[in-house]
Amino acid sequence: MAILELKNISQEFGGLRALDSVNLQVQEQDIFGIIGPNGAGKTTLFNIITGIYVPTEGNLVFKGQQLNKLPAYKIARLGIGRTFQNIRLFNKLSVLDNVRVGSHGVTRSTFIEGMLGLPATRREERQVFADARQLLELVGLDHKEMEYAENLSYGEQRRLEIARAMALKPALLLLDEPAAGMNAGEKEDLMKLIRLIRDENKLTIILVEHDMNLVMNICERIAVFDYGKKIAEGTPNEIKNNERVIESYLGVGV
Ligand SMILES: Nc1ncnc2c1ncn2[C@@H]1O[C@H](COP(=O)(O)OP(=O)(O)OP(=O)(O)O)[C@@H](O)[C@H]1O
Repeated sequence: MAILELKNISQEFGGLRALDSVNLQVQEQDIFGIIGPNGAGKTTLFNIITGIYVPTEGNLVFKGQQLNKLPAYKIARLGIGRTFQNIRLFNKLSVLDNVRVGSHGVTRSTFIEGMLGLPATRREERQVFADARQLLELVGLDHKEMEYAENLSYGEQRRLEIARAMALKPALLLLDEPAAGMNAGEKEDLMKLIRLIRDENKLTIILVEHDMNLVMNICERIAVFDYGKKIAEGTPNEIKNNERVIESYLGVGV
């Protein structure tokens, strides 16, 4: 079943058509890759899915519900989490607190209830700590929970961003260039982590990535964008052998 459907989505910035009549269906529990040259519209697509932009045209359906015009925080609460191309952590907060902050879209207690220390609120807080620690274990950062985020290596910061996005308990997780700046070893670990997250949490992952080895290895399906248009979609093998994709993006010898 499709968890996410984009129907004829277009996005214009002034005279520039950053996305042009895009149709896309992402099936539940797939790892779905989005690739294409710089400026193809990949991040714009993520910004539309997460409600940062309202598309100029078209409809967006998540789990059967139309998302258009919902503000970003409501879309997040419906179960769409994301990481960003440029890491956006709270540098002066601990690793653990960065994840706890991420869960605040799904907790029920208000600030005042928190101040009063009501039993239900204390129970919820304990749960938030336990969940955050579990996520840190999942991404292999449990031994660093009291470190400042700024003291982590680049690869660790990227993994912390994933843990924070997971704190919202998303059904759909969007990863914007998760391997950017990572060395070969870190990329190997990341591939394992992405598969593990999908398998353990039964969620759907869409990732934008320039690293073709990673994309071809972990994605079940891939869509290719160029100048705002989806120019191809298929399995990694179909994409590797697609003439148009080779010509406009992959080049020879992939
Ligand atoms: N807020 C904006 N205002 C004006 N133009 C924008 C805006 N956001 C994106 N664009 C333009 O839309 C086009 C698509 O940009 P986008 O960032 O989505 O590409 P991308 O495929 O993610 O590229 P990259 O791989 O470099 O991250 C580009 O020409 C970009 O300059």
